[in-house]
Amino acid sequence: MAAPLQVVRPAYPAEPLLRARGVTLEYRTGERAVRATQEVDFDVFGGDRFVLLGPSGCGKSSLLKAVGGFIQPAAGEITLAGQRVTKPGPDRIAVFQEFDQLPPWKTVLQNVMFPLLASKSCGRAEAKERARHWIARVGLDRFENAYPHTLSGGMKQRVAIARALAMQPAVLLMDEPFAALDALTRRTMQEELTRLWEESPFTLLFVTHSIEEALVVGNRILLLSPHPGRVRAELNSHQFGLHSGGSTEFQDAAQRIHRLLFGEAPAVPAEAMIERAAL
Ligand SMILES: Nc1ncnc2c1ncn2[C@@H]1O[C@H](COP(=O)(O)OP(=O)(O)OP(=O)(O)O)[C@@H](O)[C@H]1O
Repeated sequence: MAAPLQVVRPAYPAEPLLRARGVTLEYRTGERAVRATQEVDFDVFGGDRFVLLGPSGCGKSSLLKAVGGFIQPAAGEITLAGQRVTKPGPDRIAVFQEFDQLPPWKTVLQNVMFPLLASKSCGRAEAKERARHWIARVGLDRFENAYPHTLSGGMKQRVAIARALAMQPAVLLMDEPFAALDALTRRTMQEELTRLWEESPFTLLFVTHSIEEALVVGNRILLLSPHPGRVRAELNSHQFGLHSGGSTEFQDAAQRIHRLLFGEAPAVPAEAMIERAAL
């Protein structure tokens, strides 16, 4: 019989690295306020590949922006290593979906070096060394001197990943980084990301609206309800990987998540949903 999707209450001994408590996010435009999320709680531990999963408009990107320090919660708080997040910082680096996130006038090497120099994380010689290391890690060593417009979408995303990891952030933030790629390249990039993590684990906060991608990339998944996003459930997905796609367990888990996200389940507090999910 297929193993049921486990519900997470991991026995982590340590304090979470990243903690969101009661995070309500709002956008104000004139008189109107759009509520993006409602009292969202989650904990991300060091080395987690934590996925925010939910339908379009449920506030996933807004949560990522709040963790990045680009927007402030209307209520609740986010802490990183015990410190309240109030502004952006070099300890949180983001990779976005858009291919134009790389300045086109800089070569691959210059692009990867740039944040290291701009943040004064290190001197020029070390920046160059670190950049070359990470460019090689994403398999682009032959393209150090290439300009972004000469690269494919997947290669540009690799540069963006190298640039982010070269900064050695406490948390790598990824907002649908592979969504604009064709299906085959998307799959390859999921593999590359997993390989990079396996070689030297980092902490990842990853936004997607693809259930399959969440199961492949994540070890823990936070399910958010439709707009405004509330926590529906939190699930453990570490048992799935790149090669689980066709398995019965994977298909069952995907269907179960679909039901949790879009089923008739009434909106109930997260803890209650977690208990339900354990059944
Ligand atoms: N700058 C903004 N000004 C006003 N409202 C915004 C702004 N950004 C997002 N919103 C609103 O906040 C809500 C959440 O948006 P957000 O982009 O965070 O959702 P999402 O889950 O990432 O969606 P998608 O998967 O489509 O990217 C939506 O209703 C959206 O219209």
